[in-house]
Amino acid sequence: MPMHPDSHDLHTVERLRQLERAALAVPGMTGQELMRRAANAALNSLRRHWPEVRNIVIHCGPGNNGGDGFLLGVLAREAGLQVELTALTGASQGDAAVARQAWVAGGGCVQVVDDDDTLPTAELHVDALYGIGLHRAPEGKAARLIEQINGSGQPVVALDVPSGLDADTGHCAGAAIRADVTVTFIAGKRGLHTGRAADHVGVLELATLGVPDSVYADVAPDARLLRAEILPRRPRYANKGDNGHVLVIGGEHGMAGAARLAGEAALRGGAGLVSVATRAEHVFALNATRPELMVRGVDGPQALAPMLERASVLAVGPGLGQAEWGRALWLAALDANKPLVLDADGLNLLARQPRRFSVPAILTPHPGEAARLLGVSTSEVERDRFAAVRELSRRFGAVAILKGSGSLIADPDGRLDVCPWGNPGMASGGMGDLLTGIVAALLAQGCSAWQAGCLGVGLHARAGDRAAQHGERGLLASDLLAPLRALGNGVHDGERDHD
Ligand SMILES: NC(=O)C1=CN([C@@H]2O[C@H](COP(=O)(O)OP(=O)(O)OC[C@H]3O[C@@H](n4cnc5c(N)ncnc54)[C@H](O)[C@@H]3O)[C@@H](O)[C@H]2O)[C@@H](O)CC1
Ligand SMILES: [K+]
Repeated sequence: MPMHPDSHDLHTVERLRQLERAALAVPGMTGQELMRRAANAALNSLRRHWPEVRNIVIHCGPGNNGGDGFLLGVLAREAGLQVELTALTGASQGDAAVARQAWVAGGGCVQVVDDDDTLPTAELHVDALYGIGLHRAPEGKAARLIEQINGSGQPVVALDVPSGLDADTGHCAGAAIRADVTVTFIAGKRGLHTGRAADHVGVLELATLGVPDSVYADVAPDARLLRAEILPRRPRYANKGDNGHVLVIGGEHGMAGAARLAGEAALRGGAGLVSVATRAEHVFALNATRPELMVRGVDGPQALAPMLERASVLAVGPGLGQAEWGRALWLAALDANKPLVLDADGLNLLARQPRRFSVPAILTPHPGEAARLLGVSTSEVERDRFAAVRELSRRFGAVAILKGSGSLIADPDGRLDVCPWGNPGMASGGMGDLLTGIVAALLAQGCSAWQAGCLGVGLHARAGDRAAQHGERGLLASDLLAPLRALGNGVHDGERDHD
């Protein structure tokens, strides 16, 4: 059955090339025709976003992305705009050369960029420097031009990909365009949705260029964007025993807050019962401030054993520490062979004592923890977040959630989802503890590890966005608890969440 081009489908560059080849095999479809349609889509977007703009500068690179730029020049001039055009090279090849010729034949000038050029002035810049063919950091005059465009203070429209951003990974090895709008062609690219992408892409629009559905049928996407979902409905006759019992293990001396937040998030995520095993000194405070939590002081594995027995899902790591107390509880928890979520020091201990899980398990590292688990540097993780999260999942036999802008969720079968929500206000203490609690609650309510990971990440990020409507700076993890409950139940408070 033909697969429809779905804006939630995300492809690698390799698969985009396959799609391009298949599109070019469609009768009547040529490289020039696709390029013309790409230019037309970009012009429509530009005029929709900036109807007042009268003069633009288009910056063209050496490949077909530059070709899109030349044809945009032709169409924009026909539409009555004043167009200046710069090119990184004195000549172009293939389809781009034909497009360049069309621009010149219509009387257009090409200003070949020189080392000491100043940026032409315009109301808007179009970035047609590099698309999916970028294979290293822009250098020399290309890097300088990118910095000049970014520094111009004028709006920027990127064609296909903001130049300098790796369409495969979302990594920037050097200078990269910060676009206001990116019009991407044919299909979604996974690198536009994670890592550094959020600071470069701006508003993202997909133009499929009239490529027929049949072309998409043979090329499976590599990843998918999460969709907004609510929690599974529960029967009216449910009792608390039906909704699972989460045990949070954490809260070393001075770290009660982490265990409390994870526990509270598990309650708000719908777990039937939530226990907390922590240091004895925290028991009174936690019981007094959140009486729904069943808090016990444990001094070691023996005291933990009956709690492990009663729990259906374990959330191991919030504020746990890596000293003898934490390590002994961690070991006892893993040996209990119950479905579990590992976070924070639960992951750091796993890095020191790796094992593969035979129970449903979810790991929720940030890039630093992921690096420790994989034995690489944090920058290596960030260079290819997709590869890192897949390797974590494969190596540990668990669903892995790689946190950060555009969180990724992977399972050992190779499935990979990308979270389109969240904001920098969520880069603050306690946010990870919340995610741990939510995901544990979903596991406890009968979700598979994969479902719990995807649903939990989505709810957490959307709750963060809703809470940030009052400002990103100063956002507290506990601000997310009320929106989390509302979103999980499909309750809207008058605002629409983007899907
Ligand atoms: N082929 C097709 O079917 C279509 C292609 N389209 C456009 O074509 C683009 C892909 O074109 P290309 O494959 O030509 O690739 P690009 O135009 O993205 O860039 C490739 C060119 O840049 C050079 N290059 C890459 N990184 C560099 C660096 N860091 N420093 C200096 N030079 C560097 C390469 O050697 C090559 O000459 C897409 O992103 C899209 O914009 C669109 O026209 C739609 C249809
Ligand atoms: K570009």
